[in-house]
Amino acid sequence: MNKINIKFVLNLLSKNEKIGKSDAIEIISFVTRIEYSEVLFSLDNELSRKHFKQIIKISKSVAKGKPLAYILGYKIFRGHKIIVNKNTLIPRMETEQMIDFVNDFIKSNNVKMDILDLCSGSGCIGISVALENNKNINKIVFSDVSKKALAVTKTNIVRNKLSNKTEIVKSNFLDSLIANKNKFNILLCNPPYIDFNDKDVDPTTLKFEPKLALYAEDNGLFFYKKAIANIDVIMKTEEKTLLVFEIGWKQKKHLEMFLQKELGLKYNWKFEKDYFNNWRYLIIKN
Ligand SMILES: C[S@@+](CC[C@H](N)C(=O)[O-])C[C@H]1O[C@@H](n2cnc3c(N)ncnc32)[C@H](O)[C@@H]1O
Repeated sequence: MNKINIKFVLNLLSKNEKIGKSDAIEIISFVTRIEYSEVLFSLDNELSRKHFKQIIKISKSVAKGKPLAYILGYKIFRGHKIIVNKNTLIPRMETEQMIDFVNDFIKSNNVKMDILDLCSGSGCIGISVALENNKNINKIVFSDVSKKALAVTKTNIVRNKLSNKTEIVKSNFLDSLIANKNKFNILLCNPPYIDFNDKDVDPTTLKFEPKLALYAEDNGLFFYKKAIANIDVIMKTEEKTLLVFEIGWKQKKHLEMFLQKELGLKYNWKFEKDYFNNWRYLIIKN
């Protein structure tokens, strides 16, 4: 076999429209252990036969539709390596933006915060907040109903040496947290929010990702309504509080009606758009 370099492999993979450029770079980085950011500066690097075969094998699985994150066992989220498996949703780019709202809030309130990552899945939200705000955090609680997802959260906590300021609570949404009388300054939640009747769900998501992470009752609004109805119970309302929810892009109007009825003027709330110009976040403050 002739000598094969990274440039040749990138060209080869780019011929398959099912493999995006960032996936191709990620595959090469994974196999060769060259940092992702260094791959495009290493185009002349020669690949061993073994590495070339590995790259082709992974690429074939991606081309068949399997999400790359499940093949590699991780997803890069805000630059942090988050371990995932079939029991956790693959962290999404839209979710990354949630952490910006939190970081701003933490910086503008110079006190140690108690934080809840509710419906934590892989733990990508809470792990990022912990890594990016080391000093201003008292404790982060990760909570999910899925034992298998919480095992992945635990792996991510341990890998990032965050055990001393984190706790894991298995809970059916807020039930155990309320029963334990836990209260927080910040609540972050990307709950399941797809309506059971929604026919537009991405087929790859449906085939590979856990259903438990996707669907919610009440047209997908069940978890937002439950959290909003319990703000006074779960939040430290005598201190500064922040709640950030990721929402489905069609849900703003329905949530607005519910917020007006349920919260009135008691809390400030607003919606923010994601980078793709979709209404994606609900932010509530006291
Ligand atoms: C959309 S995923 C979000 C995962 C992660 N926070 C993220 O942003 O990638 C929703 C998560 O909610 C969890 N979940 C589903 N029903 C739940 C319930 N009744 N109580 C607590 N967690 C639940 C799922 O196991 C899943 O991990």
